[in-house]
Amino acid sequence: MKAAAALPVCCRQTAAASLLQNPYPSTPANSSIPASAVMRVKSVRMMSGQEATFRRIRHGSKPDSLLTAHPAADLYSDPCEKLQRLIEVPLFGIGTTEKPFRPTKAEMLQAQEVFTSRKARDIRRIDNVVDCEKAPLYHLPEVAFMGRSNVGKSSLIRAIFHSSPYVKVPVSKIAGFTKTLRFYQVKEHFTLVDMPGYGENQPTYFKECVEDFLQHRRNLRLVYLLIDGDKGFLKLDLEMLKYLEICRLYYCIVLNKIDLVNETTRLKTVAQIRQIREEYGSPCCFPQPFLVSSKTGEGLAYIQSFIAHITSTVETNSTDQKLSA
Ligand SMILES: Nc1nc2c(ncn2[C@@H]2O[C@H](COP(=O)(O)OP(=O)(O)OP(=O)(O)O)[C@@H](O)[C@H]2O)c(=O)[nH]1
Ligand SMILES: [Mg+2]
Repeated sequence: MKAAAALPVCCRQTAAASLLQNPYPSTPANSSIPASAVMRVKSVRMMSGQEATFRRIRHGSKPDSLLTAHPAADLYSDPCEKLQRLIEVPLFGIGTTEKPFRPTKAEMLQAQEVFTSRKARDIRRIDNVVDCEKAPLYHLPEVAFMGRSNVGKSSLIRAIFHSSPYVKVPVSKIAGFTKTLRFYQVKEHFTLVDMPGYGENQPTYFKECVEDFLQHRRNLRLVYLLIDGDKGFLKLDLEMLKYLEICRLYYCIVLNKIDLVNETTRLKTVAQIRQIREEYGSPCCFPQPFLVSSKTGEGLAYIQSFIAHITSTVETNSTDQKLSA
């Protein structure tokens, strides 16, 4: 099923400096989005007293208390759907067969339970490897987090486990911090894999390590491809997307760090994602992008819910989207 493929040339470079010298130009935003719609986003945002309240709480919040940082109603709403209300052009759901993932609040709470544990051994890091052959051989389904260095992969995993105090996920503001494949087992349900980032300070063995993992990991159910909300979809992200397509792996695009950008920027990047998906995507790419902030918890319940759904841990009836490996 999975074709042999080689990682994009830029990911094979061992000198991080050469990557740093090449600022990747963003793909132009979707020109089909009318300017008037963007203005509407701005005005809604400015008129919204609720948005202003979130901002104040956000600045004073600590990462570990993230789920109390937002009013409950906002934690269980989809940040992407909020954008859709402001624009007539569909941001996803191109064609009649594409149905969005819309878990109910009860289903989201059920999914949150899966990631919650007060016991040290329920959810734990089980391994830490460079060589995929030494990775734990598990029958459990796996979900991997991939993206540029510093995009926030480890922070997102840490946020996903925020209700499990024994799980320690190291993060750093220094790009290229995660150097190995780190496996976290969630009860007897599935495994999450934190991957080394590509781009700045990527490890010299990145190509072998990641290629091996993506091509040979039989229980890999889904890859979350993280995009920096602050920077948008860059050339190297596009190369990785094409690589996932060649490998015929199922993947979802996640726009992270949305707390750093306003709704206009979010909308532009989501439109850019839509355009890229139309151009390069196949049924391997889940049509709906996920918007999330590991700092505020916005969109987190959706990510947790989708993992629980895709690994068949929690049945989510309110969607017709099924991906199966
Ligand atoms: N404002 C904001 N900052 C974030 C968010 N997620 C991560 N960060 C910050 O981004 C920096 C990098 O986070 P990491 O989670 O270590 O990034 P990574 O993708 O694992 O990076 P590598 O391990 O180098 O590949 C840290 O300083 C985080 O605090 C977010 O949602 N919002
Ligand atoms: Mg990391």
